[in-house]
Amino acid sequence: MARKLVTAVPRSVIPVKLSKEQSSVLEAVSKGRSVFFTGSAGTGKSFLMKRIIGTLPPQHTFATASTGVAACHIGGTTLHAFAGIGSGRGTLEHCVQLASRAQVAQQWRKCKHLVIDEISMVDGEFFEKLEAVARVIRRNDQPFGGIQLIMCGDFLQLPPVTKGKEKVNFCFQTQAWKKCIQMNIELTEVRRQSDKSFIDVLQQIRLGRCPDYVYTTLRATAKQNIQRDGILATRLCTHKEDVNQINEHHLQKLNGEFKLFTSTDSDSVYTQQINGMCPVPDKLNLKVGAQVMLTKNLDVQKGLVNGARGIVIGYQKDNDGYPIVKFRCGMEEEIKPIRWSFKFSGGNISTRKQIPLKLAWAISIHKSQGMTLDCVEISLSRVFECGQSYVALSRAKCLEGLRVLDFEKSCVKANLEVLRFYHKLDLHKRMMQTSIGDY
Ligand SMILES: Nc1ncnc2c1ncn2[C@@H]1O[C@H](COP(=O)(O)OP(=O)(O)OP(=O)(O)O)[C@@H](O)[C@H]1O
Repeated sequence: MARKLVTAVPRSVIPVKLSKEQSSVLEAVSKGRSVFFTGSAGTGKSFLMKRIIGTLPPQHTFATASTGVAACHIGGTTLHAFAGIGSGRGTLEHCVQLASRAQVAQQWRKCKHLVIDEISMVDGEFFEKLEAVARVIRRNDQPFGGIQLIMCGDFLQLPPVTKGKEKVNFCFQTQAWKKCIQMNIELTEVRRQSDKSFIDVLQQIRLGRCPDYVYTTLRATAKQNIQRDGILATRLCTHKEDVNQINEHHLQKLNGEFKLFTSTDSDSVYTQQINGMCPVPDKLNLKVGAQVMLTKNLDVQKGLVNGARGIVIGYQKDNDGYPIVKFRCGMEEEIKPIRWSFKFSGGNISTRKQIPLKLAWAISIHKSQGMTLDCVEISLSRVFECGQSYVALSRAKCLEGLRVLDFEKSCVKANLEVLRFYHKLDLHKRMMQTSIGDY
């Protein structure tokens, strides 16, 4: 049978129109307001953020995110790398000292627009330090030293990482937040899923609720057979140690030769750091039959998007023997290396060229934040974080692509302080009788 084989290279994508509510955020940003926009999973926050970044002057705009993966998604750097104050756990004097290093201070002074994606995972104390450091280094007494803040995230998803039994400290609880944020906007149209009843189930979980119909709906998915054409469901794991173990185990079990694809990193000094940010490892070991996931949008129209699931069916005979992958959407593609760029502390730029694939028998829920996934299997029995179940479940595009194992009502947890914060936002919006159209 003739193969539908085309070479996957990123093609120019027809720009997708922003929704009315997304456009209002863009407008507020263009007026120079410091904004926080939020919304459920899949309401297009990161999508909008990328658009916003494209409209801001590149020399004065710093795109950051709380995690390496999220930063990579918007073509930016981690907030920690930008700030240059280490973990931020030292005294304010120490943080100022660190930020006074020539290269770091230069960035702080150049910055007029600071973008922060996945703000829910930024620690409140760290945020307060940044606000003070910005004023001191920029010698400007305005909030955040006069920098316009453009932040987004959903506090009902993953919280900041804490050590042991430390209390979670959210950004919205800080004085710095109250001082800096001029506008809170909530996106309400879910874009990832289209099935209204599934969206409703997810909304209940997001708010920490699990009425009987939600319980029954999710329990029923356990029996679903969601594999198709040899492409299995990806297991979302609560603990990252399980991820490598599962992927390694399944790869070993496959018959056939290993084929190693090693990345070309522009500066090997950064290889370890890049591993923490880049969705693909420096060493990618594959076999025919390996379950893989695309980590970059190659062709949105054809469904070759970040998170698309497939299976390695062979290697190209000529050239460098790049892998050929059969995707769930039916396409068979030769996957060629692609380049990622990373900015490090002090503005150093490093690149990685690698095949945009990763093993996909399993991924961690933390790494899945921000992704849209084709077919997922989730075991929630070891959930340890508020919002963790919601993040996992909301990665699925539809109920038919989801299998939830050992689901219990106790897996559903939302943080009370966060619920109060969202309640207040909602109340404020109603009291002011504003709608998104008024912004
Ligand atoms: N205006 C739009 N038109 C068409 N598709 C859109 C639009 N906005 C967002 N999307 C699509 O909706 C999906 C979800 O968007 P995105 O990942 O940005 O949501 P998110 O709010 O950041 O989700 P999460 O909170 O889970 O990270 C993506 O596939 C994105 O391309």
